[in-house]
Amino acid sequence: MKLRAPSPADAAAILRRAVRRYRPPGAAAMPPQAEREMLARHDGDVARWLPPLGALFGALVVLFGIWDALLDRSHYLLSLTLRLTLVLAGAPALWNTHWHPGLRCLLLYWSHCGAVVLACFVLDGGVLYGMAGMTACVAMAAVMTLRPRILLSLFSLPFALYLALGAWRLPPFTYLSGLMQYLLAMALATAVMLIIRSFHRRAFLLERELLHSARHDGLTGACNRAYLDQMGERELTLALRHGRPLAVAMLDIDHFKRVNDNYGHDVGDQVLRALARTCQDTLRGVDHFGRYGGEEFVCILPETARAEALACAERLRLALAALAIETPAGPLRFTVSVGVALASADQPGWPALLKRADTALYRAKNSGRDQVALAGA
Ligand SMILES: Nc1nc2c(ncn2[C@@H]2O[C@H](COP(=O)(O)OP(=O)(O)OP(=O)(O)O)[C@@H](O)[C@H]2O)c(=O)[nH]1
Repeated sequence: MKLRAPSPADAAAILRRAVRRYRPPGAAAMPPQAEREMLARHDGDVARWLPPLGALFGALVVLFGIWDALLDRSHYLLSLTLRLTLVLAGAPALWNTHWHPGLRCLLLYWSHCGAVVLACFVLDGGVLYGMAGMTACVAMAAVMTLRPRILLSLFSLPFALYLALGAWRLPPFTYLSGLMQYLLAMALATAVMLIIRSFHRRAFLLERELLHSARHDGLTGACNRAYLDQMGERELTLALRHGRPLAVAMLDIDHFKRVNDNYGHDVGDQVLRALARTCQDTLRGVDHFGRYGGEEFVCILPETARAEALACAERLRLALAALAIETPAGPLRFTVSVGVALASADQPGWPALLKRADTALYRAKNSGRDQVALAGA
């Protein structure tokens, strides 16, 4: 087999993959959606600090420029022009918090790259000054974005610039020491970013888990009563405000006590889990489904008028009647009764809507169970 040396592109890809996949020991794996949410929240938190940081950055660069010009008047005009260019390019990048974080970092960074080139021609040892500014930008980008990819992208052309311009303008020892300092700063910035990222991930996952258990029922995984009430209030307010239809279906298992008594509570729990799974699979993504009490479940159906609500309730009833739960005593089938109520401006309020669905449910029970009843029909 022929071995081939990896190209610079291969090496960069390997490095990128390693950084992206790096997870400190003990850190939990994170689904991509959660990762995006975490980064968006981080961006929002950071964005609050950027305008004052932008102002400080601009003020410092100008102040140091004036200080420099006072110390050495020979090239003060060039030095001030250089610094003003930096402020004009860098400060807006920090100030405009609605810009994408990657764009802000790149703008800040590439304005410093320009500074390296300019400084190289204007000042003796200017490459080193430019490098110091770029190192500060890398550190800032690391904390600002928490994205390894952006950090790595900053380590491309500027580094090559330093290698070329430094070799041309700097004495060998200064050149090598500057190079070492830059590499060290890059490694430190990467390490700090990975550490902060791992803290963020842990806190984010923990918060998500807590929020999930506060909103969901432990047995079935469906929404719990508190969360359903919250969703119901919200959907009802929206529906009435925009004159859109909204329906609520309340389901109750028929003779569930017998299931428990005849097969045991474990099988009863199995029935509740199967019911929740089937309802969630049958309903649309925009609907809300949850467990309201022992064997009572509620579906909130936004944008659903009378005919569709009845069809949906009937579909649920049939899907559940077709289920067969495997038990040691053979397959177990069960039925549900459903009460449906439609939102109405005459009787506003989530509790009133739920009460009407409950009354319809009891009418379905009293009429022989295994059927759908509509409130007020
Ligand atoms: N296995 C299990 N059973 C539960 C749970 N929560 C409530 N139950 C049972 O659900 C049954 C509810 O019984 P009832 O209110 O008499 O209703 P039913 O037997 O379904 O009768 P109808 O609703 O009138 O058709 C009780 O036996 C409760 O113990 C649970 O989490 N797991």
